[in-house]
Amino acid sequence: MLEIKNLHARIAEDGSEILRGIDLTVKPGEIHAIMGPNGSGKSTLSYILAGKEDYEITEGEILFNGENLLEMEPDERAAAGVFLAFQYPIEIPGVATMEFLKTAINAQRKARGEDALSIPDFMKLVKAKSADLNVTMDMLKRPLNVGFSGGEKKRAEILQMALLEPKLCVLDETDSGLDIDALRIVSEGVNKLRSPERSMIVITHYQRLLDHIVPDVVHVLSKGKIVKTGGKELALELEKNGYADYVGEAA
Ligand SMILES: Nc1ncnc2c1ncn2[C@@H]1O[C@H](COP(=O)(O)OP(=O)(O)OP(=O)(O)O)[C@@H](O)[C@H]1O
Repeated sequence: MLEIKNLHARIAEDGSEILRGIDLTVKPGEIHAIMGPNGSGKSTLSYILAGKEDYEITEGEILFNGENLLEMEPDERAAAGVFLAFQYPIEIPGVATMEFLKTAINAQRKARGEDALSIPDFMKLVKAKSADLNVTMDMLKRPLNVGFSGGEKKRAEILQMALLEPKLCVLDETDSGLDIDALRIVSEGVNKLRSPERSMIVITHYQRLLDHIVPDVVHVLSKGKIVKTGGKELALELEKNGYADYVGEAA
């Protein structure tokens, strides 16, 4: 599904190197958690997967189902099935959430050579998925993310993900800002999307998310490199002991 090989990346504007040789293989159906100290490059990796422009790849490659992801435009990546749930979802004033979702789904369907969903079919789908995620009709009528609380923004991100049914879901700190009930609702929404054909990369600081979304593999990213890989028990160990045992190794 996803193969990242020796990925080095720097910030285009000032040339500072953030990723310093990432190797990561995610097979279909797997959930990989990425943990690591602040500033270690976790969000940078997710932005690079989604195709954000601020970064320059200086070495290495990313293959998505055998295709060179780095040569694809962000919309081509989305059409191919890559979805990033942002750490800080952006506000889009003037575009109702419902309209945004319809446009996003139909753009993907068009890219895949499928017909646009009829309005009744879209409404049926959006109502069912919104109910699962406790997203109200009132939220769907409002401009995307404008005036949404932190938790509402995260639920709206996962609603987009549930509707678009991506092949690779990248969740960047989806748990931040969620209250206890919202964490459970969002995790249930994510777990419903688990399938043998779909992979996920879950970036988080906290073991508690991984109690709900149980990963197959946990990685520690430090100073732009993966310095430790283990099973779900690694997250428990990190929660107990912090990163001190691993962060020195990336220096
Ligand atoms: N566009 C940018 N311009 C300037 N600096 C950037 C940019 N993107 C990332 N950085 C810097 O790169 C480093 C890695 O940032 P990144 O957001 O990837 O870390 P992170 O591991 O996700 O951190 P956190 O856990 O705090 O969210 C940080 O020092 C950050 O300030």
